[in-house]
Amino acid sequence: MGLFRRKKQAADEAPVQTAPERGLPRRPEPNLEGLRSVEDHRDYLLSLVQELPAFGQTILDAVGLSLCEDIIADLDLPRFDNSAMDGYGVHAADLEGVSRGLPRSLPVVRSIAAGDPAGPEVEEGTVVKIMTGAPVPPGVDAVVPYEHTDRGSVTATFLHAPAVGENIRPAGDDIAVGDHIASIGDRLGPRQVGMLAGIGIDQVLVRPRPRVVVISTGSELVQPGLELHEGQIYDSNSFMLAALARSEGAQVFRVGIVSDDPSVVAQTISDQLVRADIILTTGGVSQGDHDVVKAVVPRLGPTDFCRVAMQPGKPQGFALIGEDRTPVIMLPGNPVSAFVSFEVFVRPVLRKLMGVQPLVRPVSHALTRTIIRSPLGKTQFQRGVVTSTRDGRRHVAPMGGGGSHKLGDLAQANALVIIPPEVEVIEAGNPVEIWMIDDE
Ligand SMILES: Nc1nc2c(c(=O)[nH]1)N[C@H]1C(S)=C(S)[C@@H](COP(=O)(O)OP(=O)(O)OC[C@H]3O[C@@H](n4cnc5c(N)ncnc54)[C@H](O)[C@@H]3O)O[C@H]1N2
Ligand code: MOO
Repeated sequence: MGLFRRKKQAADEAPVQTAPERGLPRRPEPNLEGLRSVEDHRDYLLSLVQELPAFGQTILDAVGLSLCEDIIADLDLPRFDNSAMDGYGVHAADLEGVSRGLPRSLPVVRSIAAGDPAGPEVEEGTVVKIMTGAPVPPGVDAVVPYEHTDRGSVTATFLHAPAVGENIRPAGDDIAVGDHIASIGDRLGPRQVGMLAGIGIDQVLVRPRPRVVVISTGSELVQPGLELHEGQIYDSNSFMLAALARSEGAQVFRVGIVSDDPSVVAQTISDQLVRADIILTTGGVSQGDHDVVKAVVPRLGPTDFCRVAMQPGKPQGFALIGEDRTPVIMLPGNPVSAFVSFEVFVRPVLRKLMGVQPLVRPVSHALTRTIIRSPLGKTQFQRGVVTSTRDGRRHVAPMGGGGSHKLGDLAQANALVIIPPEVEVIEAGNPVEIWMIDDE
């Protein structure tokens, strides 16, 4: 069904949005086996997408987004000298030598609550009641908490001699006017949002959440919750990819399942252009008789299908379609292949759109518990479970073998073990490169 009620078109008609004239830039050279390296393919995709234009956003909606402006404080925090305790504002000199054994009483001239103005100077030999957060009036140079007094209202008896400055939070002590408090490229989190609100900033310039459309192709697929018939399976990819994109900060539109009918695939993809900064598809990119994505997308715009020297995730596709040259990343249908492809290619692309660094997950290390064998000439991304021992060393137990259909294993793994293309065997106990993947 056409999402925006556009007329349906037959497979052999021109698509709704026709392919623009411009093609794709020169593709990276494959190796002798016809495979493109992981790095070449990732760099190529990254070169074909641009950061989304910055826009003003309220601070709460900017959580997870990347700042496009430097923020210089134009307000002190604390804004004024204020009390850190509920108690009495005093002249420290008036209480010199005071202790529990040598108390002293002083007249209380007024009370200042948080939100009150500080009021006139407090004369020597007198005190004010003052609450936490209330402004410290002129003359007061220390605050004695109630616990060290008799809590009197007309006169108060003091059992403690404060030092000058005790329990006073000075203006600008935390953030001072002119301080550079956030920088272009910073990803805002709850703490930064709290700080911005604290100095009165309600809107910031950020890169928006990319609008990510997720489509699963395959006539065998059924929406979870519905009845399965013979030969059918549930669509897991669109849910997993939607969840992954959302966890990276994207605004996700999960279209779900599209059958292997070329006209429906073409129509659905075209219909989604109106709300997509990027489209993700899974399935239909290998050699099958019904690999519809491979057949249809080149009609919508310049397309690059290639085989990447990796396992899983070998067949990959990319296109720029429609008037806006919207990027389409076409991932293989096997669920683990789709997951690994997201981590290797899609996450960095989303981070580029969002202006977030680093584009690629940082690599860390763990000692493999078992021997690892890997096909020469391909980067292998193997699922693994990482655990830490008491001495702080991390160990990884590889799992799942080569099965790129094994969703159960994938769900249990908390890491991907990365085995470079030139490595065939890693003996147990040796360090391996890993990506921790349990931070989604
Ligand atoms: N003759 C060859 N066959 C295959 C090759 C090859 O080089 N030559 N490559 C294999 C590799 S590697 C992969 S990966 C897959 C990729 O195939 P497609 O991208 O065309 O995906 P499909 O054929 O549509 O599906 C593959 C597999 O995944 C299941 N699937 C698909 N979509 C979903 C979904 N949304 N949720 C859950 N499972 C899904 C589908 O039923 C198939 O079992 O091709 C190999 N074949
Ligand atoms: O590349 Mo496929 O992704 O190996 O299963």
